[in-house]
Amino acid sequence: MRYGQLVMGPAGSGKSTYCATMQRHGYDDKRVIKVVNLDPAAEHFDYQPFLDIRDLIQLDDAMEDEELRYGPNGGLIFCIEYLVEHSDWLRDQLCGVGSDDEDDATEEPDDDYVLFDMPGQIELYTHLKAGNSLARLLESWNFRLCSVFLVDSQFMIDGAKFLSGTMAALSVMANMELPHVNVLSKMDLLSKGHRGQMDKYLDPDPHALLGEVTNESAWGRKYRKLSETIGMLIEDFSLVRFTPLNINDEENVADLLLMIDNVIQYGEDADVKVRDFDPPEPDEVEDDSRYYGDD
Ligand SMILES: Nc1nc2c(ncn2[C@@H]2O[C@H](COP(=O)(O)OP(=O)(O)OP(=O)(O)O)[C@@H](O)[C@H]2O)c(=O)[nH]1
Ligand SMILES: [Mg+2]
Repeated sequence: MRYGQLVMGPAGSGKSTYCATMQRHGYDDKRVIKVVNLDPAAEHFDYQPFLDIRDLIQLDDAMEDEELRYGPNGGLIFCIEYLVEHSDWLRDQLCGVGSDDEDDATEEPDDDYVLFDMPGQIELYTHLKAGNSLARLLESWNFRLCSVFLVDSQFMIDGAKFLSGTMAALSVMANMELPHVNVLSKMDLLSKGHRGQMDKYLDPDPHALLGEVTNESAWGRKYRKLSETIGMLIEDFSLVRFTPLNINDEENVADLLLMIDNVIQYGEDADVKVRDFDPPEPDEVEDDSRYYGDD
């Protein structure tokens, strides 16, 4: 069994920084966390990539191709679709060259742990097939996966933005069909005042938040009922929870990693692990509700 996190989120939300932070944290903990760069447009990241999509295809290939003539955004999507279509390349790199049966996968070390640093093209995860196809491929190679969806905390400090961030997170959950953890990134950049305000977004009362939205604008007034209903849906089904991340706070980083480890049942057999809550039973993994909080 292998373990993986698909690190997703809008452009600039901190995905590559998250991967670098987790890899560094793992290193300090004497734990190997590999990072795969799946962003063909990436120019700079602070981690040592175990694998790089640019060895398969470059964004320029899609943009400069006489026939394709993609712009940067369409080009990125093309690159991920190309990766999925040429999955042999990815499998050979991840699982060892020439391993075309599933038995080979089981020969991997128990604790193979890989973060996939995805591009910031959010439509890949919200409604296009490519993100989902990639997840299914990895699962077929014995990866136990978790979606990690990052949203920049600075965009989550008012009701309207909270609502759209929440809806984006919901789309990703529905489209990826994976256990899912939402992360509010860049907490270190929030002012003290905003940090105080933040608390109510971490355990949100959609009624109160959307009350804010509806007072603000003509749109809000007109669609008050709609906003309230969405709010109730989110609340009643405990659909969306966010976990804050301040990358400068080691304890915060460790807690988040432990939480995701529990979701994918990493280190189940390790007896030294201290847990904050019981890991899910294998047959409960499908029951996503527990990951979003069901109180
Ligand atoms: N202070 C602070 N800056 C951050 C944090 N995370 C990311 N940044 C900064 O935000 C910018 C974007 O971060 P990236 O990690 O490249 O974001 P990304 O989601 O990988 O971006 P794309 O791949 O372009 O979609 C960089 O300047 C980072 O240094 C954080 O937790 N704290
Ligand atoms: Mg990046």
